[in-house]
This record gives sequence, C-alpha cells and structure tokens, in this order.
Amino acid sequence: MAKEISLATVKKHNKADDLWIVIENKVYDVTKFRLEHPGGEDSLVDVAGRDGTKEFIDVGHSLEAREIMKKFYIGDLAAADIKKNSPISTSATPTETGEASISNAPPTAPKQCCILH
Ligand code: HEM
Repeated sequence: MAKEISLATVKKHNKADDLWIVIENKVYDVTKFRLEHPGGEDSLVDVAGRDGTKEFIDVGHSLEAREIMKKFYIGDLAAADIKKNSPISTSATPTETGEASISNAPPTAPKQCCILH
C-alpha cells in the first residue's frame, strides 16, 4: 500500500524549496520539478502545501503532464483527510458545463482515478 500522508503534514511543505501538493488525493513532492514546470514555478508555489486539484484540472493538463507527475508521487492523502478535504477528488465525470476534468484524454480513457494507478 502507498504511504498515507495527512493534510497537516502536507501543509508543512508549503514553500518553494519544500513544495508538496495534493492532486486528486495523491501527494506530490514537486520541489525539484517546480523549476521545470511549463506553467511556471509560481503556479505551483501558489498551491504549495494544499490541495491543488481544482487548479490542476482547470488548466486542462495533458496526459503527458499526468505521466510526468507520477515521478513526483510520494503517497496518498490520509483517508481521514479525504472526506473533509476534497469532494471533487473522487469524481472522474466531466461537468455538465463541458469543463471536462480529463479533457485531453481519449474518449476511451478509463476513469480518471485509474490513470494514476
Ligand atoms: C505534479 C504536478 C504538475 C505537473 C507534472 C504539471 C505539468 C505541466 C505540464 C507538462 C505542462 C505543459 C502543458 C501540458 O502538458 O499540459 C503544464 C502547464 C501548466 N501548468 Fe502544470 N503541472 C502540475 C501541476 C500544476 C498545478 C498544481 C498548477 C496550478 C496551480 C499548474 C498550472 C499550470 C499552468 C498555468 C500551465 C500552463 C498552461 C499553458 O500555458 O497553456 N500545474 N504543467
């Protein structure tokens, strides 16, 4: 099983040189990646130490981006924090307004949660 990391722990890593982000209930250490991020260091620092799922999805990141992020995965958000933390995180369903959370995925793509497994 993946390591479980509490939101309180993630919050401690909220600086540019110590930068963890929660995306879809998974925790990523993007400290090293921040300088390579095509979207810039600042966008990552903005969500440092917290859940950046919404921001990540809003950008419409490519599947390539999702491949890259796997390299920085360090564990899962603790179960106790998932319930109160992120109601959207378990949803892989595009919204009715067309803001598809997996807009760059092919039509046959499995549910979003499965891409990352
Ligand atoms: C581990 C996490 C992340 C990875 C691996 C990642 C990777 C990437 C990559 C590869 C791109 C180039 C475009 C694409 O392929 O989609 C990109 C663009 C971008 N990302 Fe991220 N990203 C991450 C997290 C975030 C977060 C949390 C935010 C916002 C808070 C963000 C904001 C942006 C923005 C604004 C762009 C530029 C989009 C554009 O210019 O069209 N990224 N990112």
